[in-house]
Amino acid sequence: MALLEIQKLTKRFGGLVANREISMQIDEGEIVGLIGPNGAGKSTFFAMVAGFYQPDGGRIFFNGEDITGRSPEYICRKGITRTFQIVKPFEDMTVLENVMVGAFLRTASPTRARKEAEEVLEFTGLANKLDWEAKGLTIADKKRLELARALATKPKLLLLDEVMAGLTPTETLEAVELIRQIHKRGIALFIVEHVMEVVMPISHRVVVLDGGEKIAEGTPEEVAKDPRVIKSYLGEMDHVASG
Ligand SMILES: Nc1ncnc2c1ncn2[C@@H]1O[C@H](COP(=O)(O)OP(=O)(O)OP(=O)(O)O)[C@@H](O)[C@H]1O
Repeated sequence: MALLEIQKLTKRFGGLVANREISMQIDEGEIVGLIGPNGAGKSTFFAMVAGFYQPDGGRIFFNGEDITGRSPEYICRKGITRTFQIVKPFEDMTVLENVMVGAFLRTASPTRARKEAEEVLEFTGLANKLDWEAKGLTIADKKRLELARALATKPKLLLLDEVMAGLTPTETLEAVELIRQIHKRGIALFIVEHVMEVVMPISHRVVVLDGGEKIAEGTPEEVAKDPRVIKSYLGEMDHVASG
């Protein structure tokens, strides 16, 4: 049985079909990349899996349970946690407090939550900034904090929405290494990335969206050779070059 099984997921915004009958699955411990040009529907798809948007059609199963239309809190408690493309720490709280918020999903004990938060902060390389206010962190550290807070909820599946966006090449390499370490902890990862070069080397499998539809799926090597994928990305590169 797949960890996450998605059947024909559809989302409309008025007349626009942002996701059209997208099916896919993620197995336990797998790293799956979700790529596609701007407006392809990646964030919308994520938002439905995490319970932030209600689908207009289709079903989502997690560990065999139908979680379609459930609240983000319910889905998080079941073991799916997402990060946001635009990082959203509690700016006036300390780094430690931010991560304790995640840990409180699984424990009511402040002592326990603190211990777990400290462990996660050690793992994510933020242990020396425990008492910093979140607003004082660099973008790269805010992204680490976002990851730490998500990890503190003890997910089985982590949805990462463009965690590398806005990072320098060195910070990107560090983020990739952190993702590898997260995977080693047995957590499955579903990664949205705009930049193909980042997601291809770490993903076991890649799903490609374009215009709200799934246009390809396979190993990174298979997908990179797919004519439809090349075409959609060439269009994107023209766009980037001209923009
Ligand atoms: N809340 C919304 N209301 C109306 N239209 C929306 C909404 N969210 C997304 N859309 C539209 O749905 C389409 C898919 O958007 P989405 O953000 O899912 O794409 P994306 O692949 O994540 O893009 P990007 O790489 O730019 O983040 C776009 O045409 C977008 O304008």
